[in-house]
Amino acid sequence: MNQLPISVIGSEEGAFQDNALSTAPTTPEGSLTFSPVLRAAADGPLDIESTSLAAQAQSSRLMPSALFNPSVRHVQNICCVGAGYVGGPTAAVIAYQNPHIRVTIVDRDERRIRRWNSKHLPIYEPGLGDIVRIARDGSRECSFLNERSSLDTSDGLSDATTSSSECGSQCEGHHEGPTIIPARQPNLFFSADVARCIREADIVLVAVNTPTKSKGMGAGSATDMTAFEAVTGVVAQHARPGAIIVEKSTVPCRTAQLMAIHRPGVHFEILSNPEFLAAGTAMKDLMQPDRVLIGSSTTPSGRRAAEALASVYAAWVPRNRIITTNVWSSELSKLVANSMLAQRISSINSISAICEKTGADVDEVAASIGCDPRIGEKFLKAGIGFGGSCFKKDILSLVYLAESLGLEEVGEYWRQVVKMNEYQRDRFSRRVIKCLNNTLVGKKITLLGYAFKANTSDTRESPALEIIKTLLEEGPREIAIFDPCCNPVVVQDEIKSLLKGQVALKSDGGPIAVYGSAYEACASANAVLITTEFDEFRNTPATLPTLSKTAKHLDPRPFDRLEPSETEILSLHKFLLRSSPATVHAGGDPLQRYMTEPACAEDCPDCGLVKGGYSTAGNSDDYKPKERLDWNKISYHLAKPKWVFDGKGLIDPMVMSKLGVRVESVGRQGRS
Ligand SMILES: NC(=O)C1=CN([C@@H]2O[C@H](COP(=O)(O)OP(=O)(O)OC[C@H]3O[C@@H](n4cnc5c(N)ncnc54)[C@H](O)[C@@H]3O)[C@@H](O)[C@H]2O)C=CC1
Ligand SMILES: O=C(O)[C@H]1O[C@H](OP(=O)(O)OP(=O)(O)OC[C@H]2O[C@@H](n3ccc(=O)[nH]c3=O)[C@H](O)[C@@H]2O)[C@H](O)[C@@H](O)[C@@H]1O
Repeated sequence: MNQLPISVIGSEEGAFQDNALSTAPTTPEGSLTFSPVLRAAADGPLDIESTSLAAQAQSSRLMPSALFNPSVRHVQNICCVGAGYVGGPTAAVIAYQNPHIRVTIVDRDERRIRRWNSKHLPIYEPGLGDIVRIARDGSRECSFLNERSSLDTSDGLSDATTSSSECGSQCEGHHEGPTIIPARQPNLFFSADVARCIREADIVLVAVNTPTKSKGMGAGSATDMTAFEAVTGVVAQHARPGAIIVEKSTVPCRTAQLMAIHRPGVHFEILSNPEFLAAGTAMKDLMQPDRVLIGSSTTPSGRRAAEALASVYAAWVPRNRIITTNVWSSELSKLVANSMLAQRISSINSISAICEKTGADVDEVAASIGCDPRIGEKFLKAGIGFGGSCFKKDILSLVYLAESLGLEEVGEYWRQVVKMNEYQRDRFSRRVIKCLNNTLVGKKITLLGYAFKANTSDTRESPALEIIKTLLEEGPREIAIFDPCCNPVVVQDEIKSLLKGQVALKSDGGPIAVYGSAYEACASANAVLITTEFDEFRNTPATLPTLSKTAKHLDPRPFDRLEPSETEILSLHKFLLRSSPATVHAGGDPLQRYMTEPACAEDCPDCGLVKGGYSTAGNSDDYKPKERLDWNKISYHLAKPKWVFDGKGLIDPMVMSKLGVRVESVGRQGRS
């Protein structure tokens, strides 16, 4: 493997220092920069690196476009510290799209690493398993006909056989006949040996948790930088001179400056590269990001570091979506993005309270205002308030920043977004209790949904848990929980640790029971609460897959190139999965590309769970959206009077009233 050019130790110009010209542009050609300083620099001469890139690229399967750009700096080894919801998927996609780069994800949590190295990935994200299998395990050589499948011309949904194409003018110039995808070597690794992997890396991504401080100065709003600082300590000790350090974690503005990595005589460039993925859509967000934001210092060395990181993303992200700014703008942009999104939710939730008192319908209001392109339709769904590990903590971090800058009014303005969120959630719990005659004693309450949002098993800061705490105080006979995506065993363990000190679980003599079936959870309930927006919980029929040929359903073939990109291969993989009966492609491998997954040890605890009938989050065989609930069946078995409290706007109350069920919905007038 080629070695990186050796940096000049002790120089202020450490990052990827070699024969680089000091005027190298930060901003990759064609990308956006919002920094006047960087914009001015973008006109400077290019920085040419003479490495055996071409030879290396020849031996790898893909030749990312970035490799053809002689100005791009050469990255061979990336280490991502933190194998969580951000570090795992992000680094996996980087590895998938850059087969010539060795990517190692490290974590101090050995259990997490064991699961990443197994078929039981530690987190559930739709599509993550497909990416990990190729990058971590390597792939076999396979081939396909570079022609559109015959039935794609009818509905694109029922068969994947190929025939002479009818692609007509669209396909002019494409390569016909079989396309061979060569075998691929593994380039994604997981390890608990943090120091060693940092030592080997050209780029170190830091993606550790940055929660809110729970004690000491700034408790309740400032960011707890303990984990981040611990990693910077290891980096200072072990990283090779010239390595680029990247803040992937969400951190307070000016962290890069305050956390400057100290090793006497050695300079490390620190970049900010915040992540904007959302749980449940992480793979799509990573594969087709709206933007990749890179903040760097405005020194020549800072700009070269930004260029090196941009070259990694440029393997699959169009250059005009890679945005460069100064470090502080980048750090602050992440906090502001989350705060503004959360602010929209709090705004519409505040309006939902008015709707409940007036007879206006919040969904109608949201749809009406959302038609105005200046407002837009997204993030206007009223509910029980936002959850998740980041919105609250990032707003509070912004509040702390404002307050510590003496901007009390600014801090108070943003704090109100969090207050409104809590008000909304508590209002919902109070409404339930009030409708049930102000007492839950002897009653069974069922919660449908425990994750903080749909299509994820992530339960951090889930509004459901706070609602459970409030309900518990009313002494109910039972609080039943069902979530289609969360493992019941994991939920029970989590509740036990979150409610420590209380006798909470049924198994310990408490009222909380976690079910693997919605019907069992709802049987004889006095009220059903919908607390996560899973489509399964809707009481209207699922819309049939559209037969119109949206781009999503079209066969992506024929490809223009002899060697299609990984993104193109993935789109073909998905098309074949969608269009073929499951039996034909057992194992979810229509291209027959996968290697056998790593075998588990005899005593693998996750295999034990699977044998016990529970899914372990992670691979593509796990959670799949299930059929809609049969509300006829549920309502039949509810205790009278039959109540449903819709915290997520999923239920049509008219349909329910025919079943004799009273519905109270957020943002609609009810009986309370
Ligand atoms: N979860 C999400 O959807 C998003 C999170 N973020 C940000 O990304 C960062 C990471 O978030 P998550 O991935 O959700 O956190 P996480 O808690 O899932 O993962 C963090 C990982 O870092 C590891 N870690 C902590 N200290 C370590 C150390 N000293 N050495 C090695 N490993 C260490 C932990 O064991 C854990 O596995 C946070 O700053 C968060 O605000 C940003 C965008 C989206
Ligand atoms: O920094 C982060 O962690 C991430 O936070 C959010 O992503 P996430 O929290 O995973 O999910 P969202 O889709 O934003 O939903 C957050 C919460 O808001 C709620 N929500 C969302 C949208 C809406 O209209 N109404 C509403 O109540 C959801 O139910 C959920 O509880 C942002 O959307 C991401 O861009 C960001 O990277």
